[in-house]
This record gives sequence, structure tokens and C-alpha cells, in this order.
Amino acid sequence: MLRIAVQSKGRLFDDTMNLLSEADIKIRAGKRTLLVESSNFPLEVLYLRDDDIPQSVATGVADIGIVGENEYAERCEDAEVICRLGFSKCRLSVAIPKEAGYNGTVWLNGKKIATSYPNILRGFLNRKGITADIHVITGSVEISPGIGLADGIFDIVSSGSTLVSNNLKEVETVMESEAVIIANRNLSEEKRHILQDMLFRIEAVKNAEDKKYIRMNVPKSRLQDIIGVLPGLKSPTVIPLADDGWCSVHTVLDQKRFWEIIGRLKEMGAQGILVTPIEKMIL
Ligand SMILES: Nc1ncnc2c1ncn2[C@@H]1O[C@H](COP(=O)(O)OP(=O)(O)OP(=O)(O)O)[C@@H](O)[C@H]1O
Ligand SMILES: O=P(O)(O)OC[C@H]1O[C@H](OP(=O)(O)OP(=O)(O)O)[C@H](O)[C@@H]1O
Ligand SMILES: [Mg+2]
Repeated sequence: MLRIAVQSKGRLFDDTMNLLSEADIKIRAGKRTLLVESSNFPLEVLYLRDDDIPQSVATGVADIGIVGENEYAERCEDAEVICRLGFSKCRLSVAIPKEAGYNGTVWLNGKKIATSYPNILRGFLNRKGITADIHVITGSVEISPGIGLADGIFDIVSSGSTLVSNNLKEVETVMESEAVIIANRNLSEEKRHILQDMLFRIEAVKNAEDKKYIRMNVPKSRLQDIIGVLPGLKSPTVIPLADDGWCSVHTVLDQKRFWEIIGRLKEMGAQGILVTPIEKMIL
């Protein structure tokens, strides 16, 4: 059995549980139970504060974990980053009062910076040769300059709206982050095997994200033109129809280019276009 540490509640929780569910790994949602076994996959889930996930994986209390890269980097624990998951995307940035005239990192010299990420901030300041006073607080970091607690902050930014509502501006982006799977470096052969099975499923789910399966009827006379605008995996599937002048074309389209391509297909005479979501895709 493989043990995975996941955040018990918070920003990572929903996407983590959805990912396991889409990979057909069933986990009973136990509100008060902190260790829950899957009923159909050799996995048990350990619910933790995200701060504790890197250490639990490094020490082997859990075999693997799902955590923000920012938290993993801050904890300086030794684990292996296995894959990036594409959710909880954010960045760690330095921000200062909107009205301050920023002239590069030298502005930070001798200043007091509030943060929940002292190790990452210290690394950044050292690399830039800046000496500043790092003030560690665990939350509500963005309020610090406004109440005279600090000159600037170093915290998570996503849309930037928290900065704006606190009259701050982002001046340095130090790291980009997203949720990652980390693993203990000394997993047994058996556990590596379970991990590989789980990653195979996750990859199939990820491959299918933002993809649509489309089927359409196409006049044979326009078939080559239509194939020309389809990106497809390899090449589209072409199936004959009862009507000799027509065929059915099946392919996979990326959500991002979907409407543009559909428009062109229609112009070229495609009819009866059916669009269906894809659950999993094994390349
Ligand atoms: N606004 C955001 N947009 C996108 N991702 C975010 C955002 N805020 C945080 N994250 C990511 O989600 C992770 C968890 O954030 P959350 O706010 O739930 O942490 P927390 O309050 O420390 O939780 P815990 O109670 O588990 O310690 C962060 O470490 C970061 O990777
Ligand atoms: O750039 P934005 O989109 O505004 O996101 C950034 C904010 O999101 C997180 O806080 P969260 O909303 O999770 O609340 P918290 O302060 O309770 O952690 C983070 O700590 C920032 O404050
Ligand atoms: Mg935390």
C-alpha cells in the first residue's frame, strides 16, 4: 500500500481529490478521519496541513505527497519532485506600496519585509546581494505595509487582486509555482510500482484535459481540404457512409483552437458536427 499526504483543507484540497477521483481512485471523504484507505486502489490518504507535507514525505511518514512547489521549496526537505500537476498556479513575489519609487532590488536594502516564506526570500536576497530585515508572519501578509509593520512583503500572488486592494505593487517575481507530486527517495520496489500505476492514470487524465472528440459528416470532394485543417493525434479516422458521396471524420481537438477550427470546417461543408468530452487519453 502506498501512502499519499494531501492537504486536509484549503486551496489544494478540491483539485487534489478531483484528480484522484478522475483517476478512478475511490477515497471515502472522511471529514474527521485523517487516514483513509482507497476501496479500489492500493493507496491510503493522509490528510495534513500543507506545511507538514514536505517533511512527512522526506522522512517516510508518507511515501508521496501533493503540495505547492512554493511550500516544498520553503521547507528545504529532501524529496524527489515526480511531476507537475498544472493546478494551484501562483507565484511568489516581492510587493511594495504603490506610491513607492522602485529603482530595482537595491530599494530593498535595509528594508523590513514581511513574509511566510523566509527561506525562499533569504535565498533571493542573498543572490542579489541585498541585506534586509525578514519579518516572519503566518498570514495576512499583505496588510503589513499598511499598518506600519513592514516596508514591503513577499507572498503568493495569483490574480494580483489582494495586492491591489492593499495598495501594493508587484516588483520582483521570485518563483512560479504549481501543485506537484513529491516522493520519498527510498521507496521500495513495490511502492514504486504502485506509484507508476497511479502516474499512468494521472497522465491519461491530464492528456484528456481541454480536449474534445469530434465527429462530422464530410462531402468526399472536400475530404483532403478538411483533413488539412485538423491537427489530430496522428491522422483523423475516416469512415465510409451509406451515401457514397459522404464520409464520417473523427478526430481530437484542443479546446483552445476549437471554435476557430469548427468555423473553418463548417465553411468547408462539414455537417452534423458532434462534440463530446474525453475522459482519458493514453498516447
Ligand atoms: N490565490 C492562489 N491562487 C493559486 N494558488 C494558490 C493561491 N493561494 C495559494 N495557492 C497555492 O495553494 C497552496 C495552499 O494554499 P492555502 O491557502 O490553502 O494554504 P494554507 O493556508 O497554508 O493551508 P494549510 O491550512 O494546509 O496550512 C499554496 O501553498 C499555494 O501553492
Ligand atoms: O493574487 P490573488 O488572486 O489575490 O491571490 C493571492 C492571495 O491568495 C492567497 O490567499 P487566500 O485567498 O488563500 O487567503 P488566505 O490569506 O486566508 O490564505 C495568498 O495568500 C494571497 O493572499
Ligand atoms: Mg499552510
